[in-house]
Amino acid sequence: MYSPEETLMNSFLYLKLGRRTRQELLAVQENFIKTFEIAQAKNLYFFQTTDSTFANRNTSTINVELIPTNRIAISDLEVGKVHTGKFVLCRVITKCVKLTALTTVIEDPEGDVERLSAYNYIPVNKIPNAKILSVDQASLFLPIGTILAIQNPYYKVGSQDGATMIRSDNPSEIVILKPDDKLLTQVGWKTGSNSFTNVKTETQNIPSADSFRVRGNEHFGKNDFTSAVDEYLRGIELYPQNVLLYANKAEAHLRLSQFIEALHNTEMALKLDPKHLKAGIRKGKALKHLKRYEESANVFRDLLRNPAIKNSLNVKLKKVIEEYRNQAQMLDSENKYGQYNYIEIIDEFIKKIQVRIGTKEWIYPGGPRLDHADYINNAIEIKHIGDKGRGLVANCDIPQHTLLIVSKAFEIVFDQEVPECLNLNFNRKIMNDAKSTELVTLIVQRLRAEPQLAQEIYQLYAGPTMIPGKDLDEKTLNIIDIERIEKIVYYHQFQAAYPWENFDQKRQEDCFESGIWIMPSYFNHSCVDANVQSIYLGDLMFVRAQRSIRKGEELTLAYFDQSNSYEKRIKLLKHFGIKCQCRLCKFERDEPNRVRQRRINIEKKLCSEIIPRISPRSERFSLSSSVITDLEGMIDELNSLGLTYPELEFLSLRAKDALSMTYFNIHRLTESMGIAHQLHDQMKKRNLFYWAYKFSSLLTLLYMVTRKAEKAKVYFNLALYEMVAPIIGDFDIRNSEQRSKALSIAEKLGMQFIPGEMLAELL
Ligand SMILES: C[S@@+](CC[C@H](N)C(=O)[O-])C[C@H]1O[C@@H](n2cnc3c(N)ncnc32)[C@H](O)[C@@H]1O
Repeated sequence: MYSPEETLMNSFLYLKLGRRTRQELLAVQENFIKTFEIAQAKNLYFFQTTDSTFANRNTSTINVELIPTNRIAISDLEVGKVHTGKFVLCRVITKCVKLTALTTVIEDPEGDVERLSAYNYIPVNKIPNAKILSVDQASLFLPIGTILAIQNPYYKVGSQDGATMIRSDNPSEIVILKPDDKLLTQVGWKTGSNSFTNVKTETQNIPSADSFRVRGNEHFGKNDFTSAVDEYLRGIELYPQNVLLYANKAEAHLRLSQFIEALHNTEMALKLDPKHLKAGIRKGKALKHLKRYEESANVFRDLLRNPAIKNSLNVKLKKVIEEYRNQAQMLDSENKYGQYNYIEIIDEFIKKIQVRIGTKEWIYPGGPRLDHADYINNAIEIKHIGDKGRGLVANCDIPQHTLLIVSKAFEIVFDQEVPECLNLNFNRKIMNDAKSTELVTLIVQRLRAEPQLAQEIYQLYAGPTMIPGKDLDEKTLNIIDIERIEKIVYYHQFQAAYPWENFDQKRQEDCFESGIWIMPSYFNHSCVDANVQSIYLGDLMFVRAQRSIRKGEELTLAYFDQSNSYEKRIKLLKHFGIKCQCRLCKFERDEPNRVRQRRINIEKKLCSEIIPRISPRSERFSLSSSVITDLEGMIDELNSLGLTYPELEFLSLRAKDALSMTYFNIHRLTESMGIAHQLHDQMKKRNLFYWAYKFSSLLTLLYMVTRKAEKAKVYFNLALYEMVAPIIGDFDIRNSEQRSKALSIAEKLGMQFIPGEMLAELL
């Protein structure tokens, strides 16, 4: 159904401008291409809007049989309608431009023309070094002359220019027809020739298998793995007995993280040549990524028995196989026991991210996607939890800091992988950032390549109106359901941030990585009563018990920073449709308006007036005693508001934190220390390790400055534990081996609060 605004806009704008003529449309597209190229040459980013996403469609995708009776001519399309069960037969007549959608102009057999906007057709981050595709790059996806059948076409008025267009959100509904398709013999074209000479047809002169391999390798060399796959596939269609084409295609799939396809292609290659070494290695790798660790280790073990390898004919291959065999075996045990080598993981992460810190560019084209196994502790299970739907529950007592889940992102978009732009979705009155749009596209493309994965992704919650994926039948699982995918991204998009000083992104720019992690998606939310916490390293999410958890207790995660004010939390909870039952939400819901308003005013004053005066980097920084008077007054007022939960809320904590820092800066160290102790105890009691670490590190510094070395050591050890335990789990700080491991991690991630010369004393 359409909103009244949509209906009005559709009819009004259509009446106003209507469908454009061929000449107008070609001129518009030419102009669009020119403007785009100029903007691109100047390195300008596009701020663009999309007026609605799939929310308009009330029919689910159906596969349309491509027979003449189901064809609809452009002139018969009705504005504002999804023509379910129909398809538009057409050919591409201009070059393409890729903004959010891939846009081009098409012509149907009657000679009518229309603009086509194909959404989710190209993921940005799978095309290396090309956040914005050039017109030529984009046009490779739908070259001029390509014949298309656009199934279930949605005809609409574009919100920006008020002219008509065909919009397709689902790439599997755009079918590319071969020139010899039977349908084309049944339909005559009024314009141009019927032979589609623009499309490369290689029927007269059939190329050799090797020419496909060479062309595929050329694409591969340019990191364009999608085109490489296409090329190898075309070769395989003609030469299904060619081992090399399968083996190379497998590697291209590995690079695209399409592991099911990779495995399938290695198996085809090995069927033709069971001793093919590279196919064997790729099979082991694919199995590893599919979390079939034991099988993967067996493949590598067998490879090492291969006489060619045994006799060290190929030293390099032998090394690779040994490396992977060790890794697969380690992964197998990691997966069983959740033992990870954190130093190795952090090193890999830093190696992949380091250039980013300086210049915001990756060293690795794949960003910091890490190569480690998933893990799910068998102490947790998915259960139904009343009106919350499903959730995770402890099936035995779980000690604090226990590793519960290590999950590799199903898909992730790193900050610099997309241009900085926003999509306005007027229908849902929300703003999609470019990352969520890109996430949808990545998931769509992944499911197109590996439809089997729909099983796990479609199981996720997709809002109150959608049937849970568990009950979906085979047929539904086999379609790309854009609406479901969009909703899954809406409800499950985690935003990763790194809290450590060396990676404090907020300090550099307000940016996060966005991703979908399957198993952690089953945690329900709690603000202050959450009992698990997550930490991100690259595309890996580690979830640990924040405190000890009893058998039968539900495990909950704070979906957002619990230090947000009530008003902000309410907004975020609304996004998820949650009425949170944590202690703080319950208190704050019952508070009189007068108290609430007073607190809003205090928060405003603290953020806009006080903090800038006490932040050394701020222009308004000044160490005057009036700040102290203001802060003390603020804290008194917060106390007098009669809050029954001072230990739970963060506003008085922030004010006290500011006061403690101010005392420190003006050398009233005893007072500073008094507050820091109070705050540290409070945060420790709440198991908020990151906050506790903040105060234990301040206390270390205070004791160092006041020359109380023994006390300083105690707090230094506490700070070290509070920073590192959430990453590696519980450890004994008195054990010298464990302590030096923790120190090494702290150093890598940025434990920079102690000046170098003081640090030597503490160690
Ligand atoms: C990421 S999913 C969590 C798993 C979900 N419960 C399921 O059945 O798959 C988020 C959705 O779970 C529900 N949910 C999460 N936390 C909740 C809470 N504290 N109270 C009620 N519903 C909650 C909401 O519907 C929310 O949009």
